[in-house]
Amino acid sequence: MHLALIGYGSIGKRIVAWLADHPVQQLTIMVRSGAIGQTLGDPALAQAAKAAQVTDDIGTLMEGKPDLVVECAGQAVVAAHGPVILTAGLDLVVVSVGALADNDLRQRLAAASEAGRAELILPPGAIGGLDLLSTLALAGDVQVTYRGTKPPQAWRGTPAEDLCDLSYLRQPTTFFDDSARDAARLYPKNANVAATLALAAGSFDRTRVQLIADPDATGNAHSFDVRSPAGSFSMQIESSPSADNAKTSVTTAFSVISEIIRKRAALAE
Ligand SMILES: NC(=O)C1=CN([C@@H]2O[C@H](COP(=O)(O)OP(=O)(O)OC[C@H]3O[C@@H](n4cnc5c(N)ncnc54)[C@H](OP(=O)(O)O)[C@@H]3O)[C@@H](O)[C@H]2O)C=CC1
Ligand SMILES: O=C([O-])CC(=O)C(=O)O
Repeated sequence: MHLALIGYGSIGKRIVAWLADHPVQQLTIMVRSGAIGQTLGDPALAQAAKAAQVTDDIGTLMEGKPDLVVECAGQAVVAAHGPVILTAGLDLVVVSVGALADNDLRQRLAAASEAGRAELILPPGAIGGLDLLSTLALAGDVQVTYRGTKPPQAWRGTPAEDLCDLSYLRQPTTFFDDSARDAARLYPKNANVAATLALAAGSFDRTRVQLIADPDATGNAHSFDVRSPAGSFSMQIESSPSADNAKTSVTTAFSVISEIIRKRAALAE
C-alpha cells in the first residue's frame, strides 16, 4: 500500500507510530516547507514504511498515485486540495470535516468524487453513534443537540478567549450555543465532530452545538441527544486528549487508522 498523509501533527504522528507495527510499502507525507527537514529526520518514518518521502508540494504527492490520501492538517487544506485529489481519482479521508459546512465546497467535493470515481471518506473521528443518527434522519424530523466540553487550554487560540476568561474559570462555562454551521466556521480545530453530526442529521443549521470550557475537565467530553418521532438516543463519550494537542481526542487518529485498515484489506482482495 502507498499511503499519503497531508499534515504531520498529533493525528499524523499517531498514525505513523501505529504504522511501526503495520508498515506500508510506501509513505508520502506533505508538510509545510519549513517542516521538511525536521520531518525527514524523524526516526519513526523508517519503521513506518519501506520507502518514505516528505514533500511540501501537492503535485509531488499526487504524482506517486497513493492508494489513499489522508488529510489531517486543517480545513484550508480540504478547500485547497480536496477537489483536485478526488478529481485525480485518489481516495481521500478528510478529518477536518468542518470544512464541509461550506455548501459550495461540499458540492465541489461531491462533484470531484464523482468525476474522478474516487471515494470521499469522512471517518467518525472523535465520536460515534452516526449509524443510528443517519437511520433516524432518514425517518425524518430529527433534532440533535451536541455538547463539547474541554479544559480551558483546549480553547486557547479560539474566539472563546474573548468570550470568557479561560485563566480564571471556576465552573463549567458555556461560551457558544448556536448552529453546527457557525461552530465549524468559528472553531475549526474543535468542532469537526459537530459537523460530522450535522452531516449525519442532514442539517448544519438545525444541529445545535454548545461548547463548554470546564476547569475540572481532564479530557475531552462529547455528549449529544438525538430526538425524533422514530426514536431517540443519547451518547456520552469521555476521551483522552492527544499528548501534543489538547484540542484533539486521541481516538480520532484511530478512527482514521480504521480507514487505512479497510483500504489495505480491499487492496489485498
Ligand atoms: N473529525 C474529527 O473528529 C476531528 C478532527 N480534527 C481535525 O483534524 C485536523 C488535524 O488535527 P491534529 O493533527 O490534532 O492537528 P495538529 O495541529 O496537531 O496538526 C496539523 C498539522 O498540519 C499542518 N498543516 C497545516 N496546513 C498544512 C498544509 N497546507 N500543508 C502541510 N501541512 C499543514 C500543521 O502545521 P502548522 O502547525 O504549521 O499549521 C500541523 O503540523 C485538524 O483540522 C483538527 O481540527 C481533530 C480532532 C477530531
Ligand atoms: O477531538 C476532539 O475532541 C474533537 C475535535 O477536536 C473536533 O471535533 O474538532
